Amino acid sequence: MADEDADEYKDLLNWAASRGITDAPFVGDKPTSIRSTPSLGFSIRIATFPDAGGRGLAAARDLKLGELILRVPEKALMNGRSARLDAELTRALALYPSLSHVQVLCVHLLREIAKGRTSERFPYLVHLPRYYHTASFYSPFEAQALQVKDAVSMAEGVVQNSREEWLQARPVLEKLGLGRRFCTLQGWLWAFATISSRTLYVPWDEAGTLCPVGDFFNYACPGVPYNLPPTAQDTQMREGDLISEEDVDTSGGIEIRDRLRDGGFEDERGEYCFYARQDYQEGQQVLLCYGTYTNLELLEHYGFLLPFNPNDKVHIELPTADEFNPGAVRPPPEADLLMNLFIDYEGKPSFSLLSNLRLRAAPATLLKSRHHLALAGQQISPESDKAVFRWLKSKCEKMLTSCPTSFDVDELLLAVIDSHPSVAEIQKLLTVYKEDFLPSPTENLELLNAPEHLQPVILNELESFIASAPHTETSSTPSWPSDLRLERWRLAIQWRLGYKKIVRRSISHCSRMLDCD
Ligand SMILES: C[S@@+](CC[C@H](N)C(=O)[O-])C[C@H]1O[C@@H](n2cnc3c(N)ncnc32)[C@H](O)[C@@H]1O
Repeated sequence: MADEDADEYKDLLNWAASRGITDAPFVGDKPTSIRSTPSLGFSIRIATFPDAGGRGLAAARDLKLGELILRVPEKALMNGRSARLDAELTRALALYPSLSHVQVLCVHLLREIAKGRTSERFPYLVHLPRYYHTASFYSPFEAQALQVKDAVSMAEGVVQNSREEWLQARPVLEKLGLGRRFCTLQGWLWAFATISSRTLYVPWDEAGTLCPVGDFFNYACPGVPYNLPPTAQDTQMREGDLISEEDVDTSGGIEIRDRLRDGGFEDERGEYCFYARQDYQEGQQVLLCYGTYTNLELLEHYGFLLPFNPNDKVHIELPTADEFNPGAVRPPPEADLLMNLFIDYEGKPSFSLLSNLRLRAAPATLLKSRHHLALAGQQISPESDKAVFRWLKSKCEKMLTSCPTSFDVDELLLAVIDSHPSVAEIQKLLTVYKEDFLPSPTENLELLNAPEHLQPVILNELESFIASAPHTETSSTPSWPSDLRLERWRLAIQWRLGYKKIVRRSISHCSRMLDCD
């Protein structure tokens, strides 16, 4: 952890103090000393955590679970209500009543940004990230790099939807007379990603609210202790890691209302209040649980992945009705049993998946008298359970072989990207490789040292990446937009590797179930 340069955030902290944002606790019904400046430093402070979200908030002292650690008054928030305080914006929006809450908040944000220093929120806005890796920024190449059909469709769908939403909102942006660059698709995507990755739930606005300083909290997923190092988390599955019933999102989709659980808007105080979700020692990063997300959902909405995410899962399509017992007549499964068909982070089938497979695998002669067992999570017969795990194992093996690259290739690609972290360096590596130059001793050799049969596949993807970035410079000049594409491609590879890890765990789980009698 490194404390942020106090000067860099001086304006923000002064502005925050002037808006009543404070990390001082309440005593009884009254706030403790009202300080005009600074707004932070009693409970939390801004710091950088390179391995866990970058800029975030650190405990400024030892904090206890449940302690109130930050309060942000309504007048500092940015949402549909604050948009309505702007008469010109309200008049313009009234002409386009079909715009969604998210579109309204995007317009509100772009209008404020376009005001530059004259915006009264400038000290906050200037510290918003300049770029994001959320799915709406994915190019066709980056979407394809996810490899798995559902994931590719997700990315392509988000890109398509954001474009349509921009086209619908563009007339308002133009009517408001915002400068040209605030009316572009790129500008819109930036605003949309800001809202997707930074808003917190409020009951009166489906888009949520931007919450200065409160949006500096990085994410921890439910049920995972903060202190466990990521490497241990990834390899060690402990009893305490099992996902509790209440953590499982059964809605099948992510609602903005699920975003934040460790705080909320408190009407009686008229403030957004944040509470410590565990004890923290001074200096430790203070994290928030925005909700329960798979890694694909984190990538889509927030543009990052967790190395250890017990809420991650892989969807499994059920076999056709005839696949186990051709011709057997069986009752159609109940609708709610057809939801939540997945293998979990540990590689185990979900309750619904296992029940469905058991109902399909059992011989028709046993079904009538024993189908209640499958609905209660029990096997119908040892033989039909064997058929279930044989089917699931073979399904998972096919899922792996249907991916364009293997687990090993993905790992090697990540190693190549890590040692060549810019587009220019990857181009140089390809030149060295293709022209058979002797690499210099400092040249990293993941590609050259990779098993020979894997090299063409690695090379092919590296070349496709370079070809997909048409504006890539051939010089060694660092290229900002291209290097962002590299980071997004890296995330896509990391995601598909995580997917393959779960599928591999499922194969091992099935083998164990088939081995035990
Ligand atoms: C609400 S903001 C948190 C503050 C943010 N780091 C900043 O600098 O403003 C959410 C974003 O922070 C990053 N983030 C949050 N939690 C993270 C984590 N556990 N690991 C990696 N990135 C994280 C992601 O980029 C995410 O979109």
